[in-house]
Formats: sequence, structure tokens, C-alpha cells
Amino acid sequence: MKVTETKLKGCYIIEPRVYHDHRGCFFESFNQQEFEAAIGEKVDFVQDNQSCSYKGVVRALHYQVGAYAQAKLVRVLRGRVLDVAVDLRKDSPTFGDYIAVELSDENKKQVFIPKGFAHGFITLSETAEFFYKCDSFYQKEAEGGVVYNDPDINIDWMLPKDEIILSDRDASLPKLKDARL
Ligand SMILES: Cc1cn([C@H]2C[C@H](O)[C@@H](COP(=O)(O)OP(=O)(O)O[C@H]3O[C@@H](C)C(=O)[C@@H](O)[C@H]3O)O2)c(=O)[nH]c1=O
Repeated sequence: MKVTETKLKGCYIIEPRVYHDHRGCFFESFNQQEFEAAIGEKVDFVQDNQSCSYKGVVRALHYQVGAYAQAKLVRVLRGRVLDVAVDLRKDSPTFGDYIAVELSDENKKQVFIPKGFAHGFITLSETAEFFYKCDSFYQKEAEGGVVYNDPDINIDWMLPKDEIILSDRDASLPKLKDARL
């Protein structure tokens, strides 16, 4: 497993070691011991989520506030997405900055997104199956969000605006400057 810290402190790209043979491939998609040693902290994941999306679907930019804040370990089971994490830690020197990482069933990359970040992705393949672990349970009342095209963050979503598909909620999320943090 190769672990690389991104320009956003505490946010990591994880590349599992993949074994190939005449049957196909094998890899450890999560190993708590190695994972904690690599990121230097304890993480107790309590919920796994899976979503499937059509090309152009943007699910973003989401987080939970306060005691319900979630760290997430995200990956793609099938297809290809651009995954985005935005630093919303108020005291962070990189507040408002983002990283974007292509995740696919081919590259098998994962991203660890600590608490204090907003997270989202766009589906670049015809369909994508997305999977992630969370270290805190879903709590509807604690949901926060920032609109995906906030000009102050200025994310390049790689597809033209008329190809982007949003939920009603995501279409009406506030800009970062008005968000509940
Ligand atoms: C996130 C979530 C949603 N739901 C329900 C609520 C709703 O009826 C339905 C769909 O929810 P959403 O539209 O919020 O799903 P989605 O837009 O996929 O939300 C997710 O987006 C990605 C980017 C994240 O990072 C996640 O934390 C989560 O916010 O599923 C749960 O039951 N448990 C959960 O943990």
C-alpha cells in the first residue's frame, strides 16, 4: 500500500498493492492496522455507503457538522469519477482549497478525507459505483453543503455545465461564504 499526503494536511491518496495472476487480481481494500500506521491516527469506521451514478452526476459538496463530522475513505468499485475534497477547517492555512483525484476501477486509488472537509465527485464514465467508509453515522440534521460551482472554490469538474446532473438539494446549496460550518 502506497500512501501519499496531499497538499491538504491530513488528506491522503492510498494506492493498494494489487496482486495479478491468471485468475485475475487480489488486493486488500482496507487493512485497519496498516491504514492507521500510515496516516498516524486511529480511525473507527462505523458505516459503509455505496451509490451508483450516471455520467455527469455530481454529488457535492457534502459534510456533516459538529459532533457528527465524518472522516471518509472513498473509492470506486466500477467506472471512473473525479473525486474532490475541500478544506473547510476554519483555522487551516489551506481553508477553501481543494484537491481533485481521478478514482477508477482500474487505478484502484482511494482518498482519505478527514473531518472538517467537504466531499463530492462527478461521474466521468457512463455509470459508476462509488463506495466509502465513514467514521460517524449519517445524521440528517447535521448535514451541511456547499454548492459545487462556487466561484470562490472554482472546481474544474471536467464536463460542460449542460451535462451536469444534480439533486434538487445539491442545486440549491449555499456558497462557501454562506455555508453552515
Ligand atoms: C448520505 C446518506 C443518505 N441517506 C439517504 C438520504 C436520502 O434519502 C438518500 C440519498 O441521499 P443523498 O442525496 O444525500 O446522497 P448523496 O448525494 O450520495 O450523499 C453523499 O454524497 C457524498 C458525496 C458524500 O460525501 C456523502 O457523505 C453523502 O453526503 O439516502 C441515508 O439513508 N444514509 C446516508 O448516510
